[in-house]
Amino acid sequence: MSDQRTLLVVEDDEGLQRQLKWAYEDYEVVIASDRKKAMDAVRLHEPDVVTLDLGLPPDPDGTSEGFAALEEILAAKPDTKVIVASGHGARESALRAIAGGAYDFYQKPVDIDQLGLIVARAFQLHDLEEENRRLARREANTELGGIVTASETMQKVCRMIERVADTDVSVMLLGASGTGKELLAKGLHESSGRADAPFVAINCAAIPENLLESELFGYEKGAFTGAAKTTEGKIEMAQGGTLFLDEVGDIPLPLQVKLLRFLQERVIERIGGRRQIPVDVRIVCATHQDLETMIADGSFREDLWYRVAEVVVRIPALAERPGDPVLLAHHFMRKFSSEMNRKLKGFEPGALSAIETWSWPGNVRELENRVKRSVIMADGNFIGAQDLDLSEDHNEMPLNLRQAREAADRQAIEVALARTDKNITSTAKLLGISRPTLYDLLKQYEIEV
Ligand SMILES: Nc1ncnc2c1ncn2[C@@H]1O[C@H](COP(=O)(O)OP(=O)(O)OP(=O)(O)O)[C@@H](O)[C@H]1O
Repeated sequence: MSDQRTLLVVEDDEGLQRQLKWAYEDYEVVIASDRKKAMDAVRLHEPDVVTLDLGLPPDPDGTSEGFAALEEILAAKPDTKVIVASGHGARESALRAIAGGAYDFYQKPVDIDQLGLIVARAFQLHDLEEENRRLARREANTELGGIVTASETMQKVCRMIERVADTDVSVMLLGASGTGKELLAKGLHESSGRADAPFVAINCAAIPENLLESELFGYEKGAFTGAAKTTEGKIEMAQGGTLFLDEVGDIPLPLQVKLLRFLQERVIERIGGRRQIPVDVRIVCATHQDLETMIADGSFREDLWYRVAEVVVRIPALAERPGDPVLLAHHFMRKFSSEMNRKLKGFEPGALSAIETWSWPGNVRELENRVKRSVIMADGNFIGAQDLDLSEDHNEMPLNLRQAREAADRQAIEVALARTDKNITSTAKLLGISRPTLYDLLKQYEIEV
């Protein structure tokens, strides 16, 4: 008995109640004779399919109780398939019921066989929709802000961010480059009460030190040579919303003082300006650097740390999220295939094992880039390890010396970026070149940081 599906019959006519109860041997038929009893039964039995007579007491000749019941059932359990009984000539109410979310209707007097078919189809459709929902949930595995993950640690990170989203506490996201810090910061913003206001991100490491102050605080016309017109800084642009300071560890000390003052007083002065402008922003920061060591050696202010890190969230590297590389590879393959109009079906087994075993020093960004390139490169329907550039075979002859040099440059830059977690100053140092030269090369090779 227990594995039978429950069919809720909402009907006040006792004769019909009996008839319907015995007609459906395949289901456990639960009867309710008015709206209140119907709702009690919905809560108790959670039926997937309900047949509903619109004429219920205390309005057995009208439809008011029936429509109210329909609304309440769908509000309580939106996936319920409600089949509405329409009295003689009451086609209009039947159509109104469909418009109100009912699945189907049947004409009274009841034709048991016909109703039986409608009920069976309703159960089938319900199951199909449920299966689709389940697949979509598993398929997408998407968390806050479009984070794709199957990893428990990462899901905990998302839960934690959701929990603090609606408060105004400052959040510090700690994690290596490409682990999804910006995506999480955006997710936090979108789940917060500030979602309708701007989300403004600034990568403090990507902006030359001398420009960072004006980027953050803005400037008045004529404040310095080249200040042709008054310009708002990123802090002001984020008014009412969220300011995301990426690579906050790269902010030079004098600017840290200025930022701290803003966080204490919540007013800014543009460079060259005298007016104090109140700004209400929520601060989210991120860094791949070890700020505790920086605080100890005096290169990051402790008082600023306490302002910007009321809640600290540590984001695991991709290699520490079992299952995620393959899950994300599929996600990016679908995304890029549809963007580029390519009909790829998946990955070759060799590619999947290469994805699983690769150490992913550049984390999700590296995976995203490799899959993007592979979607362009793949010859057939499936992506191979070579398309991902994850195969051992690197013996191909370059076209000419220039191409060989370019490839070597590019590889050296990418390795240095990965090793320094994309810190521009350290990358330039590691490569023995100046910051401006590195910027030129990044531009020339179209390497994103
Ligand atoms: N879990 C994820 N699901 C889907 N896409 C992701 C996920 N994590 C990261 N991405 C994508 O990977 C790329 C890199 O992520 P993001 O820019 O958020 O990383 P980051 O940690 O802020 O990097 P950086 O420190 O270098 O700025 C983005 O295109 C982002 O959309």
